Amino acid sequence: MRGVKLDPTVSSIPWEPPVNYNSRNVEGVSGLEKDSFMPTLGSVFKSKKKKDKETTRLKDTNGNPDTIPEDSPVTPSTERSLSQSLASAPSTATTANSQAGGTLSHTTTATSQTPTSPVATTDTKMTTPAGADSQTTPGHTSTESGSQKTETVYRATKGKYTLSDFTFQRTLGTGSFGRVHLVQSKHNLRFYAVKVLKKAQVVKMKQVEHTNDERRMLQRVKHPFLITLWGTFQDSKNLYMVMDFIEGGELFSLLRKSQRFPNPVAKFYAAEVALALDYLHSLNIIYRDLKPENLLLDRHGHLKITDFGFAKEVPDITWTLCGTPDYLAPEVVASKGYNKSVDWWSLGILIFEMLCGYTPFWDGGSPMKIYENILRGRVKYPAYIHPDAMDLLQQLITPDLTKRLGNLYHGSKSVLEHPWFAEVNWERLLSKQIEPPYVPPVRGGIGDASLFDKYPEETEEYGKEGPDHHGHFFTDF
Ligand SMILES: Nc1ncnc2c1ncn2[C@@H]1O[C@H](COP(=O)(O)OP(=O)(O)OP(=O)(O)O)[C@@H](O)[C@H]1O
Repeated sequence: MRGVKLDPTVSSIPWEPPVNYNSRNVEGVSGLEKDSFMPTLGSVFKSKKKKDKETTRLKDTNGNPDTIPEDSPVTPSTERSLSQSLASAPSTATTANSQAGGTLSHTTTATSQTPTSPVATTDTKMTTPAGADSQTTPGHTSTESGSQKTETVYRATKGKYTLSDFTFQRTLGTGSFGRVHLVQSKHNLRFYAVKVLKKAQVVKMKQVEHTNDERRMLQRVKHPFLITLWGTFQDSKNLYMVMDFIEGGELFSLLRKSQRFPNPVAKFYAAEVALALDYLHSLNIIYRDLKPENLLLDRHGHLKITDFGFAKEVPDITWTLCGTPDYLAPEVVASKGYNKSVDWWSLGILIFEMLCGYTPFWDGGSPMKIYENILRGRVKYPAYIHPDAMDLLQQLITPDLTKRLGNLYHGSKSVLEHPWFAEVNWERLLSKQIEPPYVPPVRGGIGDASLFDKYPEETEEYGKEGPDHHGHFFTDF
């Protein structure tokens, strides 16, 4: 049972009583087949990805109060400084405004791990570091996207490490087929996150293609707001993916603590996500699993998108039914062919959720209810949503693909140039020169995982020798 740690003071604020809200991830294929309008062809879901993430979702029934709780980690007091900072350079002042354990709107000087290969310095087999500092292969390509020059990078990831390169520590999160561990490199003593997937489980859940896609997509991407994959390896039972450890926890936890974000705070996170989507789409990659659970905060408060389990290279259209019910676009629900436009729909859902504290089509019922609501397409916008934000949301959360922003002639440019984002200086944002609205209270220096929930640890030892029945499915690891 995963419990989001709610701030103990939250209950004293004037909000609707918490509604018990379970994870919005789908139950798996069988859950979908129950409903006649749901397609079964090609339905591939990870089984309830965070099924044990029992959490509290605040649903507005009579209109939410316009106030953000004072004890929220992102209070309205940050609004002015943030909207100023979205356009300008961060001040060098470091006036700590610490609330609810986090530090708001100040320039951080925290020392942080710069991206470094786990065995870059001492291990000769790793003299070419992967990830953010990696070199591109001679065959790389460049394209201009909405606001960014993108490069297709192909990093070598296969078999780069072994289990003995790392000391495994606690679990940071669990998924349908495995878990993510905090690990320490025995070579440079830095901390990383290693995703461990059980091969048998991946095969059983028919996720071989998605898992190989995840590795391949992560291998290709290189962007400030996307997680870096350093390398992969496998043993007889498990697959391992070595990533940067992102210390600040999930945006999901921050949002639940805050209930909802002030307009400029939501705008900051939405803008970083929009840049990441713009980049992915320039590589013809659809992400397909946008939601606050997959957005991690680095120690400075910038976003990193993780979990590329549904990311796929799709030059034109695809039909695979996958994602998370609340975030599915109607064309996915209706089993039509779809393209990158589904990510822009999901961005709309994400912005709505950040501004309101709940998703627009959720009604406390089953995923089927959510699908019905999505297909019905009626969205109730609370009065406190800024008019510009509402205009953007109406153009993102539209079933009409000829009208959906991001899917029109100018592509992602039309999203980035929308009036809600008017004050965003995209170049500065991309180079992380805009100060984030919230600095996670990462204590204890590097390797501090206190912002992550606790999980029961794996009981089965990693690296055991034995027959490898599934290795042939994962030859690229
Ligand atoms: N690089 C990272 N740094 C810190 N924590 C991470 C990192 N990657 C993942 N996590 C944590 O682990 C959790 C599970 O990761 P992820 O969603 O990638 O796993 P998964 O097995 O693909 O799950 P699912 O079945 O939901 O797809 C995340 O929600 C996050 O809390």
